[in-house]
Amino acid sequence: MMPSKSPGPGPALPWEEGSPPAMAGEGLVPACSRHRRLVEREAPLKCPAAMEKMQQVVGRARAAFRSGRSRPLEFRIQQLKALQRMVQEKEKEIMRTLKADLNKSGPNAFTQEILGVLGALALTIEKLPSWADPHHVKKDLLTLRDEAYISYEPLGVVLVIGAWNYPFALVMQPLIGAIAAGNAVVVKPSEVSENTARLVAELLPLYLDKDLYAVVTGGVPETTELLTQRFDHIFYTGNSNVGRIVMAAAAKHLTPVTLEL
Ligand SMILES: NC(=O)C1=CN([C@@H]2O[C@H](COP(=O)(O)OP(=O)(O)OC[C@H]3O[C@@H](n4cnc5c(N)ncnc54)[C@H](O)[C@@H]3O)[C@@H](O)[C@H]2O)C=CC1
Ligand SMILES: CCCCCCCCCCCCC/C=C/C(=O)O
Repeated sequence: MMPSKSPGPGPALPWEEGSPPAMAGEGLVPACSRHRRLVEREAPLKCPAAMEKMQQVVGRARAAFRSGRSRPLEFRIQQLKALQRMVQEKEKEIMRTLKADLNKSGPNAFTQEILGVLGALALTIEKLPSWADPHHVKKDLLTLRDEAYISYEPLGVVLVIGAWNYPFALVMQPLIGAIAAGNAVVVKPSEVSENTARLVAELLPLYLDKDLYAVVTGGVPETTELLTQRFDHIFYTGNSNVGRIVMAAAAKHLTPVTLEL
């Protein structure tokens, strides 16, 4: 249920504190500033230092994945609970960056970016034990004397690339799924919503395993460099043209992709 505004004096609702009253056009990016940011985007550059940085980030995540510590169900639930605590404790900061980036505030921002993410976390924490359980399957003549079941395995290192319009939810939702499935994750929030991207990069290491779950900030050059690395799955949200770039880069490593276009 969506919370409604309190009728009289009392504790401020999350979106009321520190935010000015709702304005016409709220939640929309001013066309001129978005346009300017797009035009200002740098062209992809080959930079040895950037390449080395991306190799290090992905290498660290892969080494942490290979240590096996992301696999136990208890660890995954503990990390999801830490993420839940992060969203609850840092709700006001998240709301502030949404306001700064997109002029998005009030129940609109709170429902889409905070409640949506908390809802996904609560559902995943509750259901994960049953989702992760091996599923027994019917036997046939060939498997009659066997134990036949489907067991779910993590893929490895997952890259999550987010878009500007739901800058927090669009990286958090895939991150929740990837952690739940026992993967290491590299998160690349959209540089267009730069304040939210910076906040995600600051907060995740304070709450989650730093080696397993990394954040890379930056724009086209950084993402281009990141995409030269081998991932085991790439989850991208954004426009179809960049979707093609992501899919082509993934194809070089035969990496499966999920494209939310
Ligand atoms: N199906 C869904 O659930 C959703 C779909 N969308 C789609 O996404 C659109 C918004 O996305 P964009 O404007 O593309 O967001 P955007 O400009 O933030 O770009 C998305 C990501 O692609 C990266 N990127 C941009 N150019 C790149 C390049 N040349 N090479 C590699 N990476 C690059 C950016 O760094 C960013 O992280 C919406 O209009 C909608 O069509 C958005 C939200 C949800
Ligand atoms: C308990 C309240 C749940 C509300 C869930 C709302 C979750 C919204 C998450 C972001 C949705 C992105 C939609 C995509 C837009 C696009 O295509 O641009």
